[in-house]
Amino acid sequence: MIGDSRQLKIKDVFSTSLLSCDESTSLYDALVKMRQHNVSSIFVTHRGGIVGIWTESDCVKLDLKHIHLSQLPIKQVMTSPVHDILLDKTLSEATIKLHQLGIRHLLVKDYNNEPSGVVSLSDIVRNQGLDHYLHFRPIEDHFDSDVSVLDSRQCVSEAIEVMRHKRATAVLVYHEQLKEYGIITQRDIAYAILEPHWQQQCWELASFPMLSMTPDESLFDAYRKMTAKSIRHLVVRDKSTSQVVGLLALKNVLTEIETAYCSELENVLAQRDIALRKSEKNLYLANRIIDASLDGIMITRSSGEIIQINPAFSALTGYQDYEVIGKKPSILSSGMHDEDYYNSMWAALKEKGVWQGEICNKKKTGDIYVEWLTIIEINDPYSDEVLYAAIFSDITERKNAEEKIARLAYFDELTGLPNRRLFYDRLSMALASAHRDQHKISVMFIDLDRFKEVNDTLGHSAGDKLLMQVSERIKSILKEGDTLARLGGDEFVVLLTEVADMDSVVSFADKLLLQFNKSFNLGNISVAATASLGASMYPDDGSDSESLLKHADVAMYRSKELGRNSFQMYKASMNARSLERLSMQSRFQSALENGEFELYFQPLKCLVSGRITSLECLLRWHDPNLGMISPAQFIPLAEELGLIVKLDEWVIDRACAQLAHWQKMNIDVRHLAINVSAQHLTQGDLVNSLHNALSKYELEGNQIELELTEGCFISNFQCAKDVLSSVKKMGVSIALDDFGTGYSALSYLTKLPIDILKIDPSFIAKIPDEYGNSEIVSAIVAMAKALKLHVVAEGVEKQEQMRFLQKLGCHAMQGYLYCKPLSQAAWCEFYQAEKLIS
Ligand SMILES: Nc1nc2c(ncn2[C@@H]2O[C@@H]3COP(=O)(O)O[C@H]4[C@@H](O)[C@H](n5cnc6c(=O)[nH]c(N)nc65)O[C@@H]4COP(=O)(O)O[C@H]3[C@H]2O)c(=O)[nH]1
Repeated sequence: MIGDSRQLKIKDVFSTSLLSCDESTSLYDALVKMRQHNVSSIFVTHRGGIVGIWTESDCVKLDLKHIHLSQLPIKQVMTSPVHDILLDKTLSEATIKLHQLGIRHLLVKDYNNEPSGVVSLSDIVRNQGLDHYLHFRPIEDHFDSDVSVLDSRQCVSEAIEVMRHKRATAVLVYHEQLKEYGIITQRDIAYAILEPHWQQQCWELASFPMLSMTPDESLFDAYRKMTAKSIRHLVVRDKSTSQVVGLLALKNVLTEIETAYCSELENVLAQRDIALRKSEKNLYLANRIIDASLDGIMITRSSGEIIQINPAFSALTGYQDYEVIGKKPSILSSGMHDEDYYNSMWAALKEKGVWQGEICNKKKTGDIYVEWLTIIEINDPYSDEVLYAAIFSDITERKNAEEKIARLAYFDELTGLPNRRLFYDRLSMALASAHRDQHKISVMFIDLDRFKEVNDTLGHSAGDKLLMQVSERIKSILKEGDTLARLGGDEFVVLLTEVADMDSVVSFADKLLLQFNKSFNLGNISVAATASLGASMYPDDGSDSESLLKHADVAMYRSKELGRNSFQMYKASMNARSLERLSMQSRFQSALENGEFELYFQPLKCLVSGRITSLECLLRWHDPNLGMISPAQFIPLAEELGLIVKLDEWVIDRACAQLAHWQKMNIDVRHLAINVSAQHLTQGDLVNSLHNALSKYELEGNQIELELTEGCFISNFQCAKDVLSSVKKMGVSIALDDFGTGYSALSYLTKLPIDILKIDPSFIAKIPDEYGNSEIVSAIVAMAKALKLHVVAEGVEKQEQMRFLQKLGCHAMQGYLYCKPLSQAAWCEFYQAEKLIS
């Protein structure tokens, strides 16, 4: 009940009849006024302002024997100061105030702080609907059993005396003859003293007959009876004897209600305090959580006005609280969503009280970001207000990552070209349409020549640059509808969707090869690159994606075999070669054990003395089915299959065995040159292999030369340097093979323990010519001599080349002009013949 009515305000219950008199008014006049207006109190004013109050109950405090009411100014007996309350205060607040001050009346002031009425505790209690408190309470616990009973013939002044003495609000008067009880109350006294002959017999002033009740009856019935009859007292009679045992005053009933009401109110307030403390704690926790949240949080009114944000909001949007509080969330609008978007958001919010989704918003910087937003409707339990909490996180990075993943699924990250998957999709679509419309399409494989060298010598970022530039150049010659894709590494593939015949494919290939005519600028250095191309056509070379790609690949390999930088159209015969290649791979593994490898030897001739300076070991593979296989074919294969170290070790062992054997036969080979693969420097134990072979065949280290290419030093320079230093300590010489084809050889010449420089045959083959190759050779020879290196020219096939090299002062030559690589037996014959000549 209290819960329901405690929100009633003073304005709902107070009495507007505000009776007042000036402080100089005599108590007599004031009492007359009170009686005229039938009220129990009067306010006392001074210069228009209320300064005190006088109530009926103050009447019995008066010593009527010694005072004259008409001469007594009310100012002297009034109670002061007067406590007041504003009319918009609640009954609970008024009750607390009355209780704290121990008074029963409060002056009610209006919004302008002007007196506008009075409210008594009774007014408040009556309006609390607290009747239920009285139901179960019997009169017996609440009536006044110590009531004074006066004889009907006693004087009223005696009654006043008794009341003042006992602080009673009434006394009973008994009439002996009538056997009747009457009552005199404070109010009766207040009005009686106005009369000149008020000192009469009590019975004259008493009211009778009196209503009576028994002690077991309820206070509620007593209260009802009194309010119905507008009386303030009842006599209480014993149920069996009907003897008067006491007096029940309305005041007792009201006090009971007031006490119950106040204690309940205290209870409610205590609970409210607990709830308040709890909610304060919850609020504190909620604010801490909001502040600590990594998600941005914004709380708005239903009008959209922002009332709270958290630090993450500022971090994510760039707006501080003073910049957004009081503003609308539209401050973040990116303008990227139309009205329908927001309408459906609000519809969902209204229906379910929550909305979630992605939304593009704008930061203070103007940057657009994507956020994952949750909006929750919050109904404030203490008001009708609806609030909205927007909780969001910036998912721009996640979105970008998702897009990137989606892109990576179909596009090559480096070049941005379609990847293998997308290419297959496009190829199968192109095939379907070619089949339907009966037209031809072509697939062209593109593989960069010696790309690995660019990567190894110049580093991966240079390799990446080359791939990007190559892709740009090829893209520039594509027609609309054609697709260029990167399948991985240096492998590209083109899908030509509209090819009339083979000639159009060939002319595209020519155009493509032309793109490689100009060198590629890789930052500090510009390099020349070439590509090997192979193409197949639908429907001639295959009717499905797989066979078309396989055949284009076979054709591309054929281009490589034919010397690179060229184009081959697929022919059925190529398949046989590719099968050969496959079988070679499987055959290779067992070739070592089956003794299918053999060492050939090619002598190097001194260009001054004409004598043999050394002998290079060159490996040969005699496959029983395929015949002789060139090392140019199987060495890269052995490297690919991880067999090269094993093969090199076999060569070192055999070469040393051979040298030891010749020594015994008096065949004078001063130096034996052995080729070593780049992988051997980093993966195998070259020093150990050499050491074992030298000691096994009792050879000196200075009888051996190791031939290495630049690639050996690129991948792991320090490791290569350490290995070569150890090798050098054994007395072994180091030759740098194929010099001039690499990219940065010059720096190695000074940093590594190199003794011999072998000029690549490609330079020698073009001597003499008018394009500057002779100058390159001249420069290499001059530089090598300046560095005190031994220079050897490889691939010398012509007399004029030899003469040219002699003139330059090149130390030695190797080539068909002098001698082709020979088998062991053939070399022995050659040696003997040479010996005879010399
Ligand atoms: N056109 C022409 N060619 C000439 C002439 N004179 C010599 N040649 C060839 O030039 C190559 C010289 O060997 P390389 O530069 O070390 O180049 C070698 C070497 O790098 C590698 N190789 C050969 N044997 C071995 C080996 O036992 N182990 C390793 N790791 N690599 C080897 O295979 C490459 C090719 O060897 P081959 O085919 O034997 O080819 C040999 C040789 O037969 C000439 O006047 N004209």
